Amino acid sequence: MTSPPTPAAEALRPDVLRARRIVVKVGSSSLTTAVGGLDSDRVDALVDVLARTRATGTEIVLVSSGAIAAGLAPLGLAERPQDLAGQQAAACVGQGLLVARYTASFARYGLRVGQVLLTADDIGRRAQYRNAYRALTKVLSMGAVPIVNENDTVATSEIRFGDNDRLAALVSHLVRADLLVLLSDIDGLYDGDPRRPGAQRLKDVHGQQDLAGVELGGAGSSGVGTGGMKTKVEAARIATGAGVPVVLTAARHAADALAGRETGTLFHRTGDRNSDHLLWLEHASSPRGTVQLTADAVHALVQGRGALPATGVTRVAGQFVAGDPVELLDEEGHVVARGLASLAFQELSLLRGRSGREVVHQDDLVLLPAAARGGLPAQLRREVSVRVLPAREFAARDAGGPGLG
Ligand SMILES: Nc1ncnc2c1ncn2[C@@H]1O[C@H](COP(=O)(O)OP(=O)(O)O)[C@@H](O)[C@H]1O
Ligand SMILES: N[C@@H](CCC(=O)OP(=O)(O)O)C(=O)O
Repeated sequence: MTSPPTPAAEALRPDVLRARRIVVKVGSSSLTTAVGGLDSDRVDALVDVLARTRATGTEIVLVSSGAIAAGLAPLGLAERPQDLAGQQAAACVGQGLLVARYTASFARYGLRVGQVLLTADDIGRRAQYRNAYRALTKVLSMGAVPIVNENDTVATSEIRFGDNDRLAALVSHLVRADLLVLLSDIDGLYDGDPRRPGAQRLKDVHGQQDLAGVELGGAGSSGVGTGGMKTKVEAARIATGAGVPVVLTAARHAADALAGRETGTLFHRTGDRNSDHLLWLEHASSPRGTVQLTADAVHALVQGRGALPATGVTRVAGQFVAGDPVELLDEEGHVVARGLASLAFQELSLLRGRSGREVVHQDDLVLLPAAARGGLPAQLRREVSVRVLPAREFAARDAGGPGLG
């Protein structure tokens, strides 16, 4: 008689098991409903999982949506306001309720929480970015759980991240997380509308090539979610490009996801942590001006031929000082790169077209993905998409604090 086959040991995800610092983002649709507001049971269920993970010594940064949705019912609103002021008012009421609920819920495990409200401006400048890094890591080192949200009550359209998926990706980069977990009302990325019969869940995404043909739709039917799958996939692109793998799954599978079980979709890392400061420049910095270049200068830039001299500049706009991020434009006005200006606006305006002075150092420059630059000749676009620029430490300039990378 033969004995029954032993079930194979379940393969756990090494990226998750190794993670000592995890950013977990939870969407409004997993915590609230448009009619009922905040759902305490769902908050408690999430906190149970996070507290258990925290008890193993893994640090958790929670990026929680839900402020606007939590404020709807208490203000007698039946749906999310369309206007900015209405959203600000709802968030103003809802954020307090949200954090009060988290505070009570984490307290059941003897854990303290700290509220961190950010606008894009808070991390768009390098000094603020480093300040946010210091504050968050200090909270973590003191054993508390930072709960991050966009500062919706004061955020205007100009300084808005717009969605918390992107915010979570930037925070995972900011705190140098080992893993980003995106929790939603859907258990992963599907190749098309998940309500469509036959839609298939992708278990692994190794890069943009795996997303060919995948249809990314807007928010689901919860009535409180906002970005849908587009913002989650974009967040995964930012995080994985910075060396942070991403698990996307449903909030009800959070325990499995954090235990490393094969739930949802795993976006594998595509980039390297060493390029952190360039990632800040590309994704988090707020450009203070634009510098338009000749075709020859763009060509040299793309090929990485040394410094960018002022002779290659045709136009300058904005108000920037040396060290500020600026956008570099081609002749048609398409953005080809971001860099840190070596010269102030006034100086560059005088020197443009006639001086060999350096405008942006080659190591302070990041070429933007080909998709953002329809205007470049096809051959150049190919060169740009495969080229990785060398990273230079900012240690000298930022003496006294952690660098960005
Ligand atoms: N390709 C896709 N795969 C999975 N979900 C998708 C896809 N396209 C659109 N969606 C929708 O995205 C929704 C999740 O986004 P959203 O409503 O913004 O939630 P959250 O509040 O968690 O951010 C899902 O409910 C789903 O209906
Ligand atoms: N900052 C907003 C959430 C914005 C957002 O991205 O929402 P979601 O799509 O539910 O993650 C809030 O707290 O209501």
